[in-house]
Amino acid sequence: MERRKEPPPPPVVTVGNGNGAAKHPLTRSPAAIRQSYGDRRIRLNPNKEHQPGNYDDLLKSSPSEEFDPSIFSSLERHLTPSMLHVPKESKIQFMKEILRKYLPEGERARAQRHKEYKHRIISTYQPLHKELYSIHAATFFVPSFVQAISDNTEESFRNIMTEPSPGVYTFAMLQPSFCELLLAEVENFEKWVNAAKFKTMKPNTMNKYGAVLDDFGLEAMLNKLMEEFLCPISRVFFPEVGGSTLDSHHGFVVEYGNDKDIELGFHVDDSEVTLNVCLGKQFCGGELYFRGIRCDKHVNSESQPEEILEYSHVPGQAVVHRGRHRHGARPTTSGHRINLLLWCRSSVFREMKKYQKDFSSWCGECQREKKERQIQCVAATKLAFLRSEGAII
Ligand SMILES: O=C(O)CCC(=O)C(=O)O
Ligand SMILES: [Fe+2]
Repeated sequence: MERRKEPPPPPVVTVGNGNGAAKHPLTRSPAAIRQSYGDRRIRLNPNKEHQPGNYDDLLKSSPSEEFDPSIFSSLERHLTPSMLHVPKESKIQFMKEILRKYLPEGERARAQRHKEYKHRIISTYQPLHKELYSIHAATFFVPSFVQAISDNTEESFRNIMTEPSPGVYTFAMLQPSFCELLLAEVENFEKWVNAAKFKTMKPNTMNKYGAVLDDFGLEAMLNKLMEEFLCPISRVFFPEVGGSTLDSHHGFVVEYGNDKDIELGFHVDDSEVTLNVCLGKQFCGGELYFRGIRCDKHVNSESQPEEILEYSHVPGQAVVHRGRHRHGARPTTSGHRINLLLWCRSSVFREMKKYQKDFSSWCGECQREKKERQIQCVAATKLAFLRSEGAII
């Protein structure tokens, strides 16, 4: 059983200024700033009266800036009065020092390399269908799906869905014309990659064929898709795995066929909630198989008969499931199959999970073990009672 992850981005070179030293915008060391401005604390509660500055110029001078400018504006409200009056450059350095503590060095370097990698693509790649890069519900989605999201009730979702096995939901989602445009955009991107001899990242650690949509400009559109069209559903059906607090995603397409990946082994996704929609084209095989939801400890445990499901992909049709729902894809025996995947994550859920041991609210095996313990406990209590009554020795 594999846990699938995004592959690490390729290393990038630091552009130096010719004398062996890399250029660096930092003018004074953080220690020097601290020395002159003394107070390193931040306020627990924001100063709502303070009107924070704008940091968008950071992105203009360095497009792959480590942190989003909006985070500086938000954090500025937490600065102590003495820090509010220091030059902007010093404020930035101070806030960066705080923010950097939140991510281990290696992860930060990885995120920075990925940002630079994306910037290299987006600054050169010319999109084919610009209309794909921002959401337009009426042209992207089928009317029944748009209506269900706008009604936003469990009943409206259940009306358009089937649940062929507990925790797996399927429904008609994408318009055929949208699927065609997206397929053409992916093809155009792949052509550009080949012509430019650009080395791109694989969609994930198991699929070799496909493309990461986030990396060539579709990230904002997919984020909106997650926030406005998937969160309402996962809030209702997957609350116990962070379905109401999804806050990041990995969006990609996977491709199967004779000269591509043939099948996909048994795995769990690096996501809390996964959206998988078939885009086409024509193919035989490629069925998804599901085998129950499991936590890390029970990921290799046996499946129960009611957890077994085989699902055949239909273009435009979405499948939504927990990332921890064990699954795989059967061989695509002929034709060409391309699916859109959105792995949605919740940082809150991941943080809380570190402190938990019992996952019986979603892991099938934790649930089974808990029931078993309860049955044994009731039996032991009964036995003790009967003994105390002298009914048995
Ligand atoms: O090929 C498929 O439909 C399955 C893809 C999948 O499970 C994944 O990418 O996580
Ligand atoms: Fe998967």
